[in-house]
Amino acid sequence: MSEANDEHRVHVHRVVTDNTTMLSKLNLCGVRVSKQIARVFALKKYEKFARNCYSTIFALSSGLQPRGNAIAIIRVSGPETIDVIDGLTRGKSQKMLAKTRTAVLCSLYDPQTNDLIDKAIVIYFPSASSYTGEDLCELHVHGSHAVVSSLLEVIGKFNGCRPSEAGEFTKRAFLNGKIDLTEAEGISHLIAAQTTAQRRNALKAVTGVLTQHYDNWRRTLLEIIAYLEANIDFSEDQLLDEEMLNGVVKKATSLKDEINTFLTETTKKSERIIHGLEIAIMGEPNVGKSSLINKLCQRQVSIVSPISGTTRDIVETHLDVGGYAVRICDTAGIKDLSAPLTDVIEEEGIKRAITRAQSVDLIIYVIDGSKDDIETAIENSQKHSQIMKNAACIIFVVNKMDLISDKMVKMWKENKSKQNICILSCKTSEGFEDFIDILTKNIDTLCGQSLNEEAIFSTERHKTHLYKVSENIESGLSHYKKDLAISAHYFREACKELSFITGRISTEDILDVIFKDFCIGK
Ligand SMILES: Nc1nc2c(c(=O)[nH]1)N(C=O)[C@@H](CNc1ccc(C(=O)N[C@@H](CCC(=O)O)C(=O)O)cc1)CN2
Ligand SMILES: Nc1nc2c(ncn2[C@@H]2O[C@H](COP(=O)(O)OP(=O)(O)OP(=O)(O)O)[C@@H](O)[C@H]2O)c(=O)[nH]1
Repeated sequence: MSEANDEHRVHVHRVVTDNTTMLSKLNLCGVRVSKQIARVFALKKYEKFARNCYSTIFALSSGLQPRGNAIAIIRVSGPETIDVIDGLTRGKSQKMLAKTRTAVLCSLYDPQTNDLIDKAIVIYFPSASSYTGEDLCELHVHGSHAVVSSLLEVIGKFNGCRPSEAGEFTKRAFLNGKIDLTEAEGISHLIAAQTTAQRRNALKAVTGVLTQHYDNWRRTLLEIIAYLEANIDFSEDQLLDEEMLNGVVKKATSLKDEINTFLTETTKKSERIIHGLEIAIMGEPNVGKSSLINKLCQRQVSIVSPISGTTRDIVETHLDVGGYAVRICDTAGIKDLSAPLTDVIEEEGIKRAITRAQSVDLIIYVIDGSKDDIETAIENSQKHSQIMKNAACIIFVVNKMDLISDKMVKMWKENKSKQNICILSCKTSEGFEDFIDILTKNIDTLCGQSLNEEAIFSTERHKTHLYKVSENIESGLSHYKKDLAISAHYFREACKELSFITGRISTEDILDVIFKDFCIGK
């Protein structure tokens, strides 16, 4: 969703709520009309033209496999919905009107040829209680290509009906005030969700948890603005209420801190859930990195061989670990970087491994337990610590446990509590379950799901606005001592940016807060 698009929606939303019904109908067809032109269109004599712009949309809302599906759902939304039902059911629309939001078995015909298209389940949602906020009907038909294409063709012949554009049902739901922008974004993420974490994350937006979160921040800003404005108006003949102003500053500072934490930590977690957490498997050559990625993916992603330096390029794959989307890669074994390398391809491989290590969230650092003792292994890994310093988390995996004496295994295990260490064997699978447990726990922390109740869904768009919110609060705070009016201006800007996120803008709310929360006589 582009920035320009959002602003356009906000603009349209505002126009829709501010002006006449006809104007809102004009805006619903997606064209930006100047207020002046809109007013002209709104005149009764142009009603017919306006009605044409305000079309009824239809689309297949369920998917359709090449060999068909058991059931397919076609949705129709807009003012002609009842006419479409009437035409398709040979005048049974009265029955549907009497049974709103109820599944009714109906035969659907082509009104021009009287040809029976299908026996379907039809549900009629009146505008007051539909997904889009317009009259809407769902036609649940047998999911064959023949039924679906015939029906779509027939609906397209009704007056004022046209196929919908991508996301247009949800766009109308937003324009009609059924959902806000974050809820609309949540719906699109919910549809795209492939993992449990992505589903839960998107649901936080769909269920309005996120809206509440932003609304709470907005309310705090409105309170601050109300207090400041009250003091601008009354400070000339009354003493400034220092205590109250200090309270406002405290409130604004803690809000700014909260938003900044949200921006640096919470949004990062949401990004990891949405785009997949990035993991790199690193370590010296021949320690078993490729064996580990293959074991994790349960297929031969990367070549395993006893020859040192087998993996040259980055080998990347996608995984679902404990309900989280993960992008994991195997990298070339890194050697002592101070020693000169003779093989140019291996050198390039190592360079790529290092670059990747600097951008991932989590590094799995593999050690050959049969070769090194604890001290040497840790010493060696520390040589690479500079490379790994950007990763939010490192897990050490001591591999080839099957080759280690019981005494050594005991020593490694005693060391285990001190670091994020797992001991396992890619060959025998011993210790692998514990490793998956530790890996999942670490991913849990990096994605913030341990804080289950926290609203964390966020997108780049939210971040852009939130940075501006934070900047404006900062400016508001730096001005409040010098000039209350300028300070209030910055807080209003912050509030406006926050309103862009949810797609609502209003000044009425500010007045509301003044009269509700502020007592002039005091
Ligand atoms: N058949 C079908 N299944 C579906 C949908 C749908 O549109 N049709 N949905 C589509 O996304 C999802 C469910 N979400 C929905 C959200 C709101 C409304 C709706 O009619 N809202 C009205 C009434 C609310 C109420 O009665 O509580 C409204 O908001 O006014 C319908 C479905 C998933 N399953
Ligand atoms: N005994 C035993 N051998 C293992 C184990 N894991 C890997 N190996 C062997 O160790 C050798 C190297 O394994 P790889 O997975 O190719 O190691 P790598 O770290 O990817 O190697 P490079 O590509 O050189 O960086 C192969 O011969 C594997 O069969 C293990 O748990 N036990």
